[in-house]
Amino acid sequence: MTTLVAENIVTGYSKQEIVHGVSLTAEAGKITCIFGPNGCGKSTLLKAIAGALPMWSGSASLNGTTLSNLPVHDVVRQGLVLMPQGGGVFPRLTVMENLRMGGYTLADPQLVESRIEALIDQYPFLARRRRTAAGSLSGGEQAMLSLARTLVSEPRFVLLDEPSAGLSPAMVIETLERITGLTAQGIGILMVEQNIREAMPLADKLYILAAGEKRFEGTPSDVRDDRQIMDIYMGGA
Ligand SMILES: Nc1ncnc2c1ncn2[C@@H]1O[C@H](COP(=O)(O)OP(=O)(O)OP(=O)(O)O)[C@@H](O)[C@H]1O
Repeated sequence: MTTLVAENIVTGYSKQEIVHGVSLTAEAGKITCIFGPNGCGKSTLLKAIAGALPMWSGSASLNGTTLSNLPVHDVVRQGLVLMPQGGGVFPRLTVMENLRMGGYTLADPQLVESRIEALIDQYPFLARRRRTAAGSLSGGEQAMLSLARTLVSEPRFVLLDEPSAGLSPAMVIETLERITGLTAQGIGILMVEQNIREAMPLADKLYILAAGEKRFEGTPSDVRDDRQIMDIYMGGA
């Protein structure tokens, strides 16, 4: 079973330390959520694990293989992909061009095309929009495009940074259902979410971060049993 392990991660920007030694474990086929107040370092932690930001100290590994300070493309080759906040679609590129970007670590262009076609079968609206500029898709469609693009490299683990942010209530539900569907394929999900009410019921395990430190680790029922944590961090969800 694929396990993502992060140990004592310290990182930040310039000389400003933001994440002060956070450890976590996430399993394949499960949803692990990170909650916490705005600006507490959730995105920064995901970026360090995914290789998008240097780790100052600490380590991350996937199934025992180190990811620490590998460049992003090597982390992707190891099977871990980050979907950044806002999805990170390239608005001037077409839907197909965006999807091909998801296969940039693969040497075989035909393999990329066949994987994209398989994904388009699962996200049928993309078939009608192949040559549409991604920037002209609706917010919900862009979210689906980002998710599909994330899957082109067939990751074993996906890091999602607020995948439901800015979406309509119906799209929040569809996005979270799709994410749950990925776990049925054995993909591990590590997800930062502000939408606690919708995300908590899906989580197998959750972490609460505050001011760059881990404040809580447990199952959703553990957190519901902790009145103090519920009141301070969960908005009574
Ligand atoms: N590129 C950057 N350069 C400098 N500081 C940054 C940068 N990105 C984020 N920060 C700062 O790091 C801190 C943590 O930001 P981060 O985005 O990790 O928080 P977050 O918990 O994900 O917040 P939110 O829930 O609002 O997205 C904030 O004070 C933020 O201003």
